[in-house]
Amino acid sequence: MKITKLTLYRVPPRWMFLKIETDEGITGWGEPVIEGRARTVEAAVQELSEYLVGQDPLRINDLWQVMYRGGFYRGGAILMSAIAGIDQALWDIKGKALGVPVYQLLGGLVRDRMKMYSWVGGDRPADVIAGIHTLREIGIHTFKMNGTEELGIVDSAKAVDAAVARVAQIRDTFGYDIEFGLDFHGRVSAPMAKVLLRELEPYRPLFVEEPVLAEQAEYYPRLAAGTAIPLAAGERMYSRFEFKHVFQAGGIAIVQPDLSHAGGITECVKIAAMAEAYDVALAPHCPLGPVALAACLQVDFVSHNAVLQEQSMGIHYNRGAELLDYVINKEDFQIVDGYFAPLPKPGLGVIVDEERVIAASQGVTDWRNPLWRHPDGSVAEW
Ligand SMILES: O=C(O)C(=O)C[C@@H](O)[C@H](O)CO
Ligand SMILES: [Mg+2]
Repeated sequence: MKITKLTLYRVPPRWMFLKIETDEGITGWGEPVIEGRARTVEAAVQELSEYLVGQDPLRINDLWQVMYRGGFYRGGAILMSAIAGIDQALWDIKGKALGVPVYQLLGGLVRDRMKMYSWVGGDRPADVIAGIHTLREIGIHTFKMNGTEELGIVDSAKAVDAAVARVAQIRDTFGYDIEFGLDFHGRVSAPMAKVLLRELEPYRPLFVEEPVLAEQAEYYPRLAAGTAIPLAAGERMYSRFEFKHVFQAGGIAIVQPDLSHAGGITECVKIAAMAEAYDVALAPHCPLGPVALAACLQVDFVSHNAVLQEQSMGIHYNRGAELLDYVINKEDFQIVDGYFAPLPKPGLGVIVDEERVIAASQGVTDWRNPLWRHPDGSVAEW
């Protein structure tokens, strides 16, 4: 079999789908994207295609190494997202060629269903109570929300109290009948993370995500030493070679590699195995589309330490399209009592509505995250 063509579709809300065609008529889909930098990743995929056209798509490991090592420079959000989407599509092709879901190619199921969670509240986490009520009605009991609005490197007790009050209100309303993670989203500096974690401790959130920016990873063990709240990170780390430092230093209880940013299935199953060796849980990051989610689920169902799966249905970023809008086999993505079942179809398990994708890609606008500024005019972490 030979790869014949790569086609990219930027689509609402902020996703990009990759279609890889072969000379035997089998097509694979991937989702190479960095939110807000789709065109940059598009260019990276186009450059990488020079290594791919004419090659055997079933030699995923060799193609991955060629893409990762062949260009001398490596790693980082753009290149690893481009490789990720290509890798997803290659696994999709391989599963379809052999007539089995990807998880069968990775040793088969380690569980019968995979727990998921939903976002509530938006960039400025308001209305979380109403959002939780709504989602509980459809059997979802695990949530994530932004832990705070923008915060100064050193900020006021009042700003801390506002973040804590929202969490206190959730516990007052729902007690421990629900669980939730708090995403600090990189908005919190190390000094303020220490304060916030102390004040949030009594409310026992399931985890605190990105307690500080990934470039401040040396603070993870220091922060972990001061709190019993499990710390989570990983969406802005892009390969085993970044995660290994986190495993060695300790402090992170849950790693959250993004299947569309951290090199794809080939890389993320290795990250998952490394995490297991350090007794670290896996909770793949996935605020993206259905192909990315399908890739996550393929890794979840073969990873003993997978504990939670993020998905973007109803997320505040999805303006103009929803997760299942581009999926033919919507029924396979049904959530039952807060869990996904293994995707039964061959390959990644998602049948992409190509007509819908092509139509949606016409005249698509480029998504950008908001640029936040502090009251003094300096740039704030979004
Ligand atoms: O889902 C999460 O955990 C996030 O932090 C969302 C963030 O990754 C945005 O997708 C960036 O545009
Ligand atoms: Mg996050």
